[in-house]
Amino acid sequence: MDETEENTSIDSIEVGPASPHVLVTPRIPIPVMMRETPLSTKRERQAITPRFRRPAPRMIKTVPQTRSIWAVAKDTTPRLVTPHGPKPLESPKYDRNNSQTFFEQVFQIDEIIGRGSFGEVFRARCREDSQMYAIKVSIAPMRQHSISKYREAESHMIIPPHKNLVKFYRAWEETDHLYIQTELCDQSLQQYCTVNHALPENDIWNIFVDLLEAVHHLHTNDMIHDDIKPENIFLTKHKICKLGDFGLVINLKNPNDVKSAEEGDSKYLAPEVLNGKPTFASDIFSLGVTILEAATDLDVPSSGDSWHQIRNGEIPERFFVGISTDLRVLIEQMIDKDPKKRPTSRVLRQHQSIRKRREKRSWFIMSMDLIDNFTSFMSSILVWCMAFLSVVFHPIACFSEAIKNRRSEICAQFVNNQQHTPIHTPETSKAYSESLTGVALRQQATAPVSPFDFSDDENPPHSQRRPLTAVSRRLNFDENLDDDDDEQATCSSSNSSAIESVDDSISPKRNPVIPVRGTPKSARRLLSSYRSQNVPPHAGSGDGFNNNSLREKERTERYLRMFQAEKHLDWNDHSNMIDEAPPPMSCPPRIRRSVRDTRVPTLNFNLLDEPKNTEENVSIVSPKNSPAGIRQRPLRIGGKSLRSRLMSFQGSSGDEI
Ligand SMILES: Nc1ncnc2c1ncn2[C@@H]1O[C@H](COP(=O)(O)OP(=O)(O)OP(=O)(O)O)[C@@H](O)[C@H]1O
Ligand SMILES: [Mg+2]
Repeated sequence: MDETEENTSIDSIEVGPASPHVLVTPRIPIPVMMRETPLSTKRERQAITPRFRRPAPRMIKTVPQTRSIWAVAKDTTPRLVTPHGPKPLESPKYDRNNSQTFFEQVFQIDEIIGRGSFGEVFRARCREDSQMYAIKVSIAPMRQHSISKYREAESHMIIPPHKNLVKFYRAWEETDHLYIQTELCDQSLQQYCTVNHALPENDIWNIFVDLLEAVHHLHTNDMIHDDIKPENIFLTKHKICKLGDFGLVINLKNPNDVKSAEEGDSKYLAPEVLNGKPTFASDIFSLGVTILEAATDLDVPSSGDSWHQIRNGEIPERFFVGISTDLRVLIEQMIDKDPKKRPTSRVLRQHQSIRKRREKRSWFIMSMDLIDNFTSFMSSILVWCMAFLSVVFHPIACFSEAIKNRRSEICAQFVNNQQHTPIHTPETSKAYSESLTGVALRQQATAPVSPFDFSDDENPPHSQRRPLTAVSRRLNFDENLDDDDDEQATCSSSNSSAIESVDDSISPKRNPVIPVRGTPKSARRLLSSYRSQNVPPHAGSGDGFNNNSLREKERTERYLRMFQAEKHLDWNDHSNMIDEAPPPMSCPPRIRRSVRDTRVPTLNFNLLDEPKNTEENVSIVSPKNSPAGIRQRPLRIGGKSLRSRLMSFQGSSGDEI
C-alpha cells in the first residue's frame, strides 16, 4: 500500500453506517514532510545537520535566592562527606586562612572535560600526590536539607569497588557545592562512538562483557544504576569500559532512595518505567540499547514513533548488517518490551558467547593493571634513586666545583703577575715602548687616555691588562698605509683600521688626520671627540725625535741582549729564565731590514740523502727566489720522491716540509 494512502486511513476516522446521525469532523492527514523521521544512523544524521550549531544559552539567575539574602554567617569550611555524616576536611596543602577554596588550593586545575545536568567535570592534578583526577563540581548550590544532596557521593561510598566501575576517592562539600573526586578516564563511550561510528564486533563484545560485569556487580549489591547510557560509560587508555555517574543510583535497601527514584535518560528508558519504578530489568533494557547503539551506530530517538518502534522490536534489518546472530539475539532479548522476558545479568553472564570472553577479558584487565602498577612503581623507584644520587653526589659536585674555582683563582693570580705583551697595534706598541723609556710616565699626567682598545680573546680582560699609558696623538684611520717597514702601520685587530701613529717629528711629511671612507663609525666618533678636545698634534710626545731614536736604540739593544741570553739558556734551569719582557714587535725594523738584505741560506733536502754532493745540495737563494720556484723542480732520488723519503726519515707527514 502507498504510504500516503496508509496515512490517510490511519489518521481519518471512519464513520460506519451504524451511526449515521453522529457528526464527526474528519481529521486532516499529516503531510509527509511533517511526519516523524524514520530511524537513521548517527553518520547519516551528521551528514544532513549543520556541523556547528550555536549552543542554547545557559540559564542565568538574575535574582538571588531569598534564602541566601537572609543567610547569616554560613559555614564555608570544607567538609568531607562520609557514610557517617560530614567531617572537617584537612590537607597539608590546604590553608584555612587563604581565601581560595579547598579545590583551588589542593588541586591544579587543568580544564573542563565534560558538562552534565548535575555539574561540570574538571581534569585536575592533586598537589598531595601529583596524580590526575576527574573532579565533578555541582553547578547549582545544594539545598541544605535536601535528602538526596549527597546521593551520588553516598552511592560511590556504598558500592564496593569493582574493576569496571569508576574508582571513587573522596567527596566534600564547600560553600554549598559538592565536589566528587574520581578516577580520570580517557573519554566517554559516547565520544568514542561519535568518532568511530559502528565499532568492530570484537570491540562491541569487550564493551558488552565489561558493562555486564559492572551491572551484575551493582545488581548483586541491590543497586540499580538507572542511568546507563554511553555518556556515563568511560573508557580507559587500554579501552577498558567503566560505568560511572551514580547520580541516580537506587539503593534498594534504602527506602528513601526507592521513594525518590527518578527516570533516567529517555533515549535509554525502558517503556515500563514511564508508569512505574526502575528495576533491574530496566537497567538491562538501557544496557541493551547502549550496545545496540554502539554496534549499529543507530541514532537513538528520545521520543516519538521511532522511540516506540525500537521498544516494539521493529528495527530495520539494515542496521544489523555485519552483526553476528549471537549478538543480535542477545540485544533483541535485552530490549524486549516485556521486562519479564529480558534476561537477568546472571543469565547473560552464563551465555556461551559471553562466558568464553569473560575470562579472557578479566585476564586482560588484570595484566593491564599489573603493567600500570609496575610502571608507576618503577617510576617512583626511579624518582627515589634520583633523589638518593643527588643527595650523595651533591657534596662531591660542590667539592669539585670549589676545587675548580680555586684553581682558576690561582691561575688568575698567576696571570695577573705575568707581564703581558701588549697587543701589537701602533697604539699599544708606542705606548709599550714609551713605558720602557719612561716617557709615558711623564705624559700620563697631561694627556688624555687612548680610547682604543683592540682587545681580543687572547688578551687578558681590560681590568687585568697593564694600563696603556696615556698616548695623545692625532689619529689617522687611513687604511691605505703601505709602509711595510714601518711596523706600526700593522694592526692586529682585523676589524680595526690601520692607525697612523708615527710621530710627526719622525715623518713630518705625513698628512694630518683625514678620516677616509671605510673608517669605523666608532673611530670617527672618537676622532671628532679628540678634535673637540683640541689636542695639539705633538701633545705628550715631548721629546719628539730624540725620544724615538732612543727608543729604537733601546729596543735594538734589548733584542740583541735577549737573543744572546737565549743562546746560552739552559731551558731546564728555571732560575735562568729571562726576567725581561720581550720587545713588543717580533723584530726591530733595523734588524729586519738588515736580514732582508742579506742572502739567507735555504734548506735543500737533497743534503739528507746525498751529503757528499755539496754543490747541488746547498744552494743560496736570494729573498726574491720564490718557494714556488723551488717546488717546480721535483726532486727524485733513485726513483723515489724526496717527499716520501723524507716522510720515512722523519716519521711524519710530508706536509711538514
Ligand atoms: N571520570 C571521568 N573521566 C573522564 N571524563 C569524565 C569523568 N566523569 C565525567 N566525565 C565527563 O563529564 C561528562 C559529564 O559527567 P557526568 O555524566 O558524571 O555528569 P552529570 O552532570 O551527572 O551528567 P548527566 O546527569 O547529564 O548524565 C561525561 O559525559 C564525561 O564526558
Ligand atoms: Mg552523566
